[in-house]
Amino acid sequence: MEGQLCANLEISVEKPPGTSPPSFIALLKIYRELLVSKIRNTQCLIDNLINNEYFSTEDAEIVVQFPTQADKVRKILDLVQSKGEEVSEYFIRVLQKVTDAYYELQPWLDEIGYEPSENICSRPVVNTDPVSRYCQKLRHELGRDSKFVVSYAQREEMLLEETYSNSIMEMVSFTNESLGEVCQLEALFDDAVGLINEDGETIYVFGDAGIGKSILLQKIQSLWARKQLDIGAKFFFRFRCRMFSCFKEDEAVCLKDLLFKYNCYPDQDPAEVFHHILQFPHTVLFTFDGFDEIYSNFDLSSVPEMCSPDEPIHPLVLLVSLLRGKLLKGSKKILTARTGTEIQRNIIRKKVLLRGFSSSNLKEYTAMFFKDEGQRTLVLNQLEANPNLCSLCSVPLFCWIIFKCYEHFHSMYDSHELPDCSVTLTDVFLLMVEVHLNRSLKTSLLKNNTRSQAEMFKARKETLLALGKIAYRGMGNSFFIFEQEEVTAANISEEDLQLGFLRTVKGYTGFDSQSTYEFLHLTLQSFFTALFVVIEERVGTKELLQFFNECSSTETVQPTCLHIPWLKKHLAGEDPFRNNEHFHFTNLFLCGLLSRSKQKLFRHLVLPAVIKRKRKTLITYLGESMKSHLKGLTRSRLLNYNQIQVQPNFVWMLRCLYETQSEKVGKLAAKRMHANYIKLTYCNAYSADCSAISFVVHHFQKRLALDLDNNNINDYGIKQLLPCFSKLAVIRLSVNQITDHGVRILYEELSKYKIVTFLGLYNNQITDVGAKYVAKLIEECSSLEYVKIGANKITSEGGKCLAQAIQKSKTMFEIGMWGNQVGDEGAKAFAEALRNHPTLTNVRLTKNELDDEAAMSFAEMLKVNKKLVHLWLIQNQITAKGVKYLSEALKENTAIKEVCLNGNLISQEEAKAFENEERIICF
Ligand SMILES: Nc1ncnc2c1ncn2[C@@H]1O[C@H](COP(=O)(O)OP(=O)(O)OP(=O)(O)O)[C@@H](O)[C@H]1O
Repeated sequence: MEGQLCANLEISVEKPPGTSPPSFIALLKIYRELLVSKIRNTQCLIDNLINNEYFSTEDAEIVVQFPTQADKVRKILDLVQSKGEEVSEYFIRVLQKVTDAYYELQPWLDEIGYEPSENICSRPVVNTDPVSRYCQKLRHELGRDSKFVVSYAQREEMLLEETYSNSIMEMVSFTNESLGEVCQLEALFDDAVGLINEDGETIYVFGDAGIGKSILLQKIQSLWARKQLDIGAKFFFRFRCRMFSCFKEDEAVCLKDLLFKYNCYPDQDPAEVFHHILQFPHTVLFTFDGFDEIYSNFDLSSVPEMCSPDEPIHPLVLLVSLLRGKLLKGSKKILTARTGTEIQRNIIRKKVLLRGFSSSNLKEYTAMFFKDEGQRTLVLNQLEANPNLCSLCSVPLFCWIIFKCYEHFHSMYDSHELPDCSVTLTDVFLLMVEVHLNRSLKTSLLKNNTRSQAEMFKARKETLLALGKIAYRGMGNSFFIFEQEEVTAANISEEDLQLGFLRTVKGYTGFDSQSTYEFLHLTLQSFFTALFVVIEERVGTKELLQFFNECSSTETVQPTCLHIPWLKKHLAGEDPFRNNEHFHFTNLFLCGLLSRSKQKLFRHLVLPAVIKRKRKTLITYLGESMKSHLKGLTRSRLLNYNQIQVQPNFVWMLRCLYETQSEKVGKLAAKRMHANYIKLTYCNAYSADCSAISFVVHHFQKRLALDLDNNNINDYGIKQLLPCFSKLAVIRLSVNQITDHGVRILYEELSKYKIVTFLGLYNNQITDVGAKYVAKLIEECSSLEYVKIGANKITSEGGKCLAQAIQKSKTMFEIGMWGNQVGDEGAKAFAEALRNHPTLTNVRLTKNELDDEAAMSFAEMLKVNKKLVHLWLIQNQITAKGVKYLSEALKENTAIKEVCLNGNLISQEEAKAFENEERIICF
């Protein structure tokens, strides 16, 4: 267009200053063909011309008779020009005001420098463009739909704005290494951060059950609807992946219908709106929630990779084509799934990991939830006293349930305390069910001071069974949506529905012809499934253990749970969409519900003999499967240690064992491990899992090494490890969420027993405050040899404390300080500490803002020191001058093997001067 513009401008319409204003008629003549090619929407022009009585209805009728858009524009131009200057100017004014419809002409308007006259400014312009109207409608509907977070029952909804709290969100690499925290949601779409594959188009958000993936999408939707998310998206289409399971194998839908029928339908000219979307895909944002929830028999390998935007085809094919960028290439897409869901790399652009609430997020959420200050303080105090509960609360869903239960009981009884002992997830869900049942009681019954969970469950046994039955049936087939007939067939009454365990869902059948239902949360369906298996007397051994078998059988075939058939060929007969996390949850609840402590609760629901039989079967099974699971683990023989390296599924095993609350089971697990070094790295363990770890580990008789590197453990998790510290000789907690508070607990505990030799705290959130606790530990604990505290937030102050403590230590062998900011002052202190150190051999001060002064201090130290072997000063600001000091010093030192200086301010040319000193490594 620009070329055309320039050519046209040569026939200048601008008049010299002082002469009469430009002729708009002339402008329309000169740019006639440009206008004809760029104006796609004539209706808006006609509407406005009629509104202002520039056009009569006959004029409009004449225009409409022309078959093509171009001819319509030509006719409008003819009519407008024939009506004179004012109408011609108004025509241009409409093009200027309705930017949405005529955005392609905005550069032209700039070029001609159009400024409306006073008279024309007073003339109203209304945007009747179907695309703009659709965008407005979409914003309105999405804004309305994202306003509330659906809670217990539809009648009690929470405003998203008063609920949503920030949580930990990290961009990660393909191998899940952190690439930095996401502080603003716009960053999700910003290529400057976290981009791992420029050919991929999908932003993949993942995290555990209830961690907040859906609510994050809701937040994004709400911000977009309020124009508070500046990412250039004009259209927003949201889908829940479980919807795709609702289509029959032979169903076919075209892209237009998928977009409009399942989201928001254009009131005018759907074809034009769709055409616009096809033309400008980069203005479209899709969200696909819960990829792990798709279940379908549809065979994707039978369809071609490419599909046309106009042709009806199975919706799963459309989904896949959109994700792969085969349809609407360039559109923005966010896909969520639970951790462990395998998505092939080539569709991923960025990976975002949700880690739940940090301790400060939890405080913010508590403040939001409990508006009353007194109540808030009470809850915070109770939480503080119960780290077990706090660690459960790092998962927002569990936190919400716990708070809701507290709120409910507090309002019903004069006071209510959060549980003060260990709480299992089964306890939390039982409490939730009780609250739902409790809420249905008539108000007159409400105010009393006693409550009996057992009574409540007994009174509603039939309801629980009915809900359990439908949950169980769905779970077996990975169905999470239920048709009205299924609900009726399961004997779920209207009154049962009112309890709010099931909620109605819209939008799965296109035009909402019939009600469909789903459980409030998938974990609740897992819970009801387990409840059914426990209280239905006819359930035999096979059914009882059915979901354990599901988990183990898929694992043997495909350890990563779900794989995507359209991207990787799958084995014949295997369900391609199967993710077994909901089975894991079912098993976990089964262990909890069959635990001895729940005996009382079930006494009135099932015959005690039946429960006993089921418990026995379960415990025997756990014992057996534990044995085979432990046998299959990788074992290594290390100096002083027998190491086992576990897989993420081991955490599920520990969780199940913990839910049983049986000391006998915990003890057996400890015994069967036949190891004293447990490597639980990259297992996606979160803080509450530390309760389960302690549950087993505290049974160990002797000293033990526990490696929890690369998990999601915060300070509350550290508190949960309290029963283990007396045994721990090696404790590795690198790449977790530990702050100074957690380090303080570590100091207090580890200094009591003084057996720790290795402390790994690399890549956490430790500042100088935490560094001081580590320093105290080094001073007080003569057993300590290795400390890894790199990639934290330690400055010269913390650096100095650590160095001084090391100076006093007679055992320290290695200190890792990579990626802190100790600077030259800190470096000086380290040099001083090293001068005559009897044991310290490895020092890593990579990336610590050190310059030549630091190099000089180390050079002086090296002249005296006789023990240091490796000194890493990589990626600092040391110049050739500093290197010279160091190389001179090495003449007097035979102990040291290497001084690594890669990534400093030394050129290849300068490095040649030190070529003879092989121990100086510059490149
Ligand atoms: N950031 C948050 N702020 C406030 N509440 C939250 C937040 N994240 C989650 N919640 C609470 O937890 C509930 C469950 O969250 P959500 O459904 O988003 O989890 P999810 O990760 O999608 O789980 P799943 O994988 O099981 O579907 C929400 O309804 C809300 O009450």
